[in-house]
Amino acid sequence: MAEITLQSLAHTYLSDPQSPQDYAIREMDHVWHQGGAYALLGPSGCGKSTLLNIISGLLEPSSGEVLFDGEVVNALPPEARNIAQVFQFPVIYDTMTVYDNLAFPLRNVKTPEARVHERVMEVADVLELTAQLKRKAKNLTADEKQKVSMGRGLVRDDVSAILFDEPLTVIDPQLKWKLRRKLKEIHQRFEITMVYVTHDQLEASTFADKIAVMYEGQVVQFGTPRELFEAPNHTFVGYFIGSPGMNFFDVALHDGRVMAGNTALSVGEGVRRAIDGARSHNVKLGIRPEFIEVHESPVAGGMEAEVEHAQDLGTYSILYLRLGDTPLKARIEEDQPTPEGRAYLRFPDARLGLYVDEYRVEIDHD
Ligand SMILES: Nc1ncnc2c1ncn2[C@@H]1O[C@H](COP(=O)(O)OP(=O)(O)OP(=O)(O)O)[C@@H](O)[C@H]1O
Repeated sequence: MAEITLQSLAHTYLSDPQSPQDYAIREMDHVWHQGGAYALLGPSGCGKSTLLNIISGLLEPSSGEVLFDGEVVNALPPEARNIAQVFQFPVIYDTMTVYDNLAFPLRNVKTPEARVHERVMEVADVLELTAQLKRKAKNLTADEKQKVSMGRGLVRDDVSAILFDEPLTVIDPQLKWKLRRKLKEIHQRFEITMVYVTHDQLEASTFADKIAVMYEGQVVQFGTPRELFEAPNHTFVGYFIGSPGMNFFDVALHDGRVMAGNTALSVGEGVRRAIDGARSHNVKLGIRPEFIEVHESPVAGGMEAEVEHAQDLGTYSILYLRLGDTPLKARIEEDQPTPEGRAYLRFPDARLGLYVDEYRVEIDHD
């Protein structure tokens, strides 16, 4: 088991990279602590698989170092790194039985048969594969095959870490949920460092204690699901986490007033000061749809907005609004009245985020 440190790590698939865009991994430092349950979350093409393959040794980074417990492992081949990796599609031996498939990684490192049996039975039990142990892998369903593939990743308890690369893609949605819970259970039982790659925020937050959000080859935030929701560090995290994502809009000061387009915003003095202190013209305010206060009639400090339409999602609605030229979404709970035509909005100061060049900056509300 190991702590995995990535130091000044960068990777490009091009032989002559010219700009940061040419890098699948832009220079980064990151630590996965021993025993953590982590998710690596990001959209397609942001560099998740590249990063996993660098950790497991399938890919050599263009620059920087990978350390396991402080030791540089760049020169070590995958088999010497002691990493288990579970891929999107099952990697199993079709002609072997389920039992032999699960036993394979253990027999490969000359584990005594009694111990092999113990571990295979334990993992088969957790993954509910006990009844299938004697069957040939080729006769299994796609779901069962992927469970065997996961079992092969989980069966050794001496590995430095287990890396999962979108392991539930081929799994039926109902079983997906169950397997995620199982993985969490296995993590708690065996305390192995696990890194779980996904582009699905729900999958990430049900599995992981901490999520690394990747965007354009960089980890833009590493935090708990709650931290990512409440204080996204980068506008991308705001958009990507939450449903719908966070509202962002350009702001500027005119005659001392905070303006979004032609509309003066009613915000606190701390927000105004923070905008005044920004050292860029790329300044945005962000607020989650859940945190916009929506009123049917005028209220003190309320900003008048046009209601474009409401989308009823059962237990809540999403209200599509326009504040001057700025489109906004607000979430209305089912017990709350849904305004029609006009609405009056308040942005609680504590719920506003200020983003300069896409990164969050602190607002001093005192
Ligand atoms: N073997 C390769 N050769 C050249 N470019 C590659 C190669 N593999 C990946 N890339 C590029 O590197 C970038 C990162 O890809 P990567 O597969 O790591 O992203 P990802 O986040 O895992 O995406 P996905 O979720 O679609 O698998 C992309 O621009 C991709 O096109």
